[in-house]
Amino acid sequence: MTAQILDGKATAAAIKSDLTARVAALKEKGVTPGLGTVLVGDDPGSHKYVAGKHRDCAQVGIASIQRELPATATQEEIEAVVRELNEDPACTGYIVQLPLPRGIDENRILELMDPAKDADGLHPMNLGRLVLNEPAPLPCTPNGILTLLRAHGVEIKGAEVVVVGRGVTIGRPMPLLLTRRSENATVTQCHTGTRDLSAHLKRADIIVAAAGAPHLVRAEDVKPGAAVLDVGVSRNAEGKIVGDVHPDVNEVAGWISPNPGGVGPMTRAQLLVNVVEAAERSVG
Ligand SMILES: Nc1nc2c(c(=O)[nH]1)N[C@@H](CN(C=O)c1ccc(C(=O)N[C@@H](CCC(=O)O)C(=O)O)cc1)CN2
Repeated sequence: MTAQILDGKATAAAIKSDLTARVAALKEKGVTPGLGTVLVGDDPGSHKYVAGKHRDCAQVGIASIQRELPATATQEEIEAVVRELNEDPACTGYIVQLPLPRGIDENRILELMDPAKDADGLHPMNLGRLVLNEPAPLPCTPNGILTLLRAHGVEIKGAEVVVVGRGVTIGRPMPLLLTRRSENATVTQCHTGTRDLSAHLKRADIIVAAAGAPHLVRAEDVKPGAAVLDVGVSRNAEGKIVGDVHPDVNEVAGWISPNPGGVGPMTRAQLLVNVVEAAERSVG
């Protein structure tokens, strides 16, 4: 068996095409959505991701507001930029690119953001709303994964899902989305402290591998026909992406997300969705 591809590039392109029309309609009402980004330091990956976000904005007609600080920026300097974007009427929503350099209190920065402008859905108030089942901007990668599965007709309802990872952008929020009544999946969350990861993986209909551990998920761990989402981004000596999923999984899985070309483009598309929805809310 060779797995079918969960094509993030094509699915993201369809979302962006829909958003282009919605942005045009907003502009006719005098509203131009604007995405702000706060990028601190020299991490090449972060620079690439933020550049991609602004390229996407240009494609759909969203205005870009870019703030860059050096790796030596202090907590106070970053907080000043966050306060500025909170007040900027041209900025519909913004993100602080993570991770921030060592020594910066990331949670304090996230808490300082205006929750109404939180385009990542990572403000504690918005994560709390997700826990309470209240409307909120949804974290981009987990929501992108759900959209990707739905777009390819993968059954989520009743599925046994194993999420590997417990980071704030994916691992923590992913089970919250999957266990909403609208999804009704059953979720097991695994992490570096899980005793027998293989035993959990073998039972999964859907695997979300977001541990950042190269080739952690092996073919022998995967139930034939399962859907496998590779979210891990490690780099080899040549700088090429090495995912959390071993290439041999292609021969066992029913569905697989390529990496690159799977979850990454969906993360970016969902960010645009959050910005456009915030702008639409502002006009009622
Ligand atoms: N504030 C945030 N920080 C981070 C998030 C996030 O959602 N919000 N997620 C990740 C990084 N990320 C978005 O910021 C991101 C990662 C990957 C991609 C992407 O399009 N990847 C491409 C490959 C690009 C390459 O070659 O390196 C793909 O998968 O096809 C977009 C966004 C951590 N930080």
